[in-house]
Amino acid sequence: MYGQKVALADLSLEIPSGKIFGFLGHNGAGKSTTIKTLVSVIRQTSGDVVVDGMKLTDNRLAIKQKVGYVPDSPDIFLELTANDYWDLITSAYQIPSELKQARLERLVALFNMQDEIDTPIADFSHGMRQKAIVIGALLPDPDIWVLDEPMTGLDPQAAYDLKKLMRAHAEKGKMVIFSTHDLATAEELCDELAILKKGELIYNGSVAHLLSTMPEKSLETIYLNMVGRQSDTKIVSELEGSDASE
Ligand SMILES: Nc1ncnc2c1ncn2[C@@H]1O[C@H](COP(=O)(O)OP(=O)(O)OP(=O)(O)O)[C@@H](O)[C@H]1O
Repeated sequence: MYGQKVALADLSLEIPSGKIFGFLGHNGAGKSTTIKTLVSVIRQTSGDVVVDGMKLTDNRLAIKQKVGYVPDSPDIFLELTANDYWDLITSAYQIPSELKQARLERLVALFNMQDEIDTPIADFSHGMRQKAIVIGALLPDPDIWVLDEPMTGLDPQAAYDLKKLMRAHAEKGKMVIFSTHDLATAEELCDELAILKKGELIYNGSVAHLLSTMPEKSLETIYLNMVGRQSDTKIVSELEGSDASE
């Protein structure tokens, strides 16, 4: 609930380890609200989240230590340099300094941020801010990755590398949860999906199963059939008509 507004209703989900789990849904469907609840950024008004048998309401700190979170907006800690931001995470997660240095060197090289370490985040482009946040989220080497639209703004190389990292993490038996509006990425990357519509779960299952419901169709077509406007063609042709008459 946000004040009187119900953002999610009757949401019940089991998210497996060792798989890439994707959240899909139109703007305002409740993806970020679900994710923020999972990572304890906001508190649900009813129900609970259970991680490794631990209830989030009773074990907030212990669970947070397991989670690396990329929020939906990278416009955070703008006054800090990238390095100050990573230092902040290092102390919050109590990462030993040698380990931090080794991990940071690898991540900074991977995301091509070597020349930007001492630049204030405020001076970064959107994609560079996103890279700084992704590096920060992965720095503690968390078991559970929760990434809210992580590819937004990343250049093709960084997006490709992040997808590879996500797959490798899942293959280690770890948990990877992310949201996206990019249905081609979801089709390529996700093993399991949750599709939300106006705060309700309308699909939870494997991508393979969903694709098998309409053989020969892409995830985009199937998704739009489930979630999209039914009168699309009419609206588009009306708009085309008005453009043509101008
Ligand atoms: N801080 C807030 N205060 C009030 N209502 C909010 C707040 N954040 C989200 N909402 C509402 O909760 C609902 C779900 O929003 P949420 O951000 O979870 O959607 P989303 O699926 O992540 O959307 P998007 O794809 O646009 O990021 C929306 O109706 C939104 O208006």
